[in-house]
Amino acid sequence: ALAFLARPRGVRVPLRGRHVFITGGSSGIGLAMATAAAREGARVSILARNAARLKEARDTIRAATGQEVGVHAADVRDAEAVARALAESGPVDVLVCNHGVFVPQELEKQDMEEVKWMVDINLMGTFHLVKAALPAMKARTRETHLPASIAIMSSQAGQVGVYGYTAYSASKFALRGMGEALQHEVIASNIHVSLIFPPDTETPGLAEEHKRRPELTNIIAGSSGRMKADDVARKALNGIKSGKFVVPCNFEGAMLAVATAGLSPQSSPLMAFLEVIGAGLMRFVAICFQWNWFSTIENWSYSLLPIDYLVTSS
Ligand SMILES: NC(=O)C1=CN([C@@H]2O[C@H](COP(=O)(O)OP(=O)(O)OC[C@H]3O[C@@H](n4cnc5c(N)ncnc54)[C@H](OP(=O)(O)O)[C@@H]3O)[C@@H](O)[C@H]2O)C=CC1
Ligand SMILES: CCCCCCCCCCCCCCCC(=O)[C@@H](N)CO
Repeated sequence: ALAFLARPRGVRVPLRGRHVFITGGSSGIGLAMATAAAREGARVSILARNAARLKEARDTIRAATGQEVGVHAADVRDAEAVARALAESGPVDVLVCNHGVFVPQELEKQDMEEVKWMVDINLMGTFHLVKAALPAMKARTRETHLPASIAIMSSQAGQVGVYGYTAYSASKFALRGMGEALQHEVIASNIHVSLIFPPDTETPGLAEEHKRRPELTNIIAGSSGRMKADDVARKALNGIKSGKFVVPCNFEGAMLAVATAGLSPQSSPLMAFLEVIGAGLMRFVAICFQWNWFSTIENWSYSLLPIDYLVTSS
């Protein structure tokens, strides 16, 4: 029954000879994806703010693959700059919205400026990109009769709320809502949305994040194994090529995908079967993880109470 029911239908999204546009392509996961896509024979464009880092990335990719990469300096918060970059680069076949910022902090201690900054870049920036790229992408799929892709970089913190990530998790959960609705709207144009959910990944961004990350965030995020940017990039590109809606990156990610399947599109009958069968079991595993996290948080806050309070209250 699931083989008949699973929707949207599975596709292959080829990369060779196609235009892949990657935001945040100058660093970390984006740079790894740009390099891998260039190696597969795609025409790659990358966008980020810092022009010097973009040029460095272009040289790195040229050295690794012999391919020339288009670079565009723009801030995703600037809708006009994004539209200009996309117009310059030409119609896109695979749009990878990978740019992102993350500064973990308890909400009570975090400035609202910083909260807005994360939402503006991670969420609104993705809106700007999709709005600007979509008309030409649709025209292109009509012309080439090949499926196209819009890939959005979420995070495992976009599948489960994590201590220290109120703003970041909100921005990454929001991308899922956007992606589910968008898939309905673009399927008739043969455009396939992929949401990618990596765990902690070794990148310049993560090194920066660690300077400020609360210990409880470290502990909870440590429940999922840490990955290398190249491995996340490979998983992401394979997910995009097979038109997968939810793209997990490691074993914990596969469990999270089943636990949070909800009403998301599913083109693979096999995955649909695992979700149906695994739902109850993965809910149980999820409750065990939450038990463990809440125990850790409880012990942590207990250990921070003044000693005289502990003595008198016992
Ligand atoms: N590393 C990790 O542990 C994980 C990362 N992710 C997600 O993966 C994505 C990439 O992360 P990672 O590789 O670690 O990040 P990095 O910090 O290493 O790189 C971020 C990239 O995004 C660009 N960028 C940031 N802000 C903007 C902006 N306003 N406009 C345009 N470009 C921008 C940066 O360039 P510049 O600063 O020059 O603009 C850079 O190219 C993010 O969305 C992140 O949330 C998800 C799970 C885990
Ligand atoms: C059903 C069973 C589930 C079992 C596994 C649960 C593990 C969840 C761990 C959450 C990790 C969040 C890491 C976010 C990384 C990130 O996005 C930052 N580094 C910023 O980039």
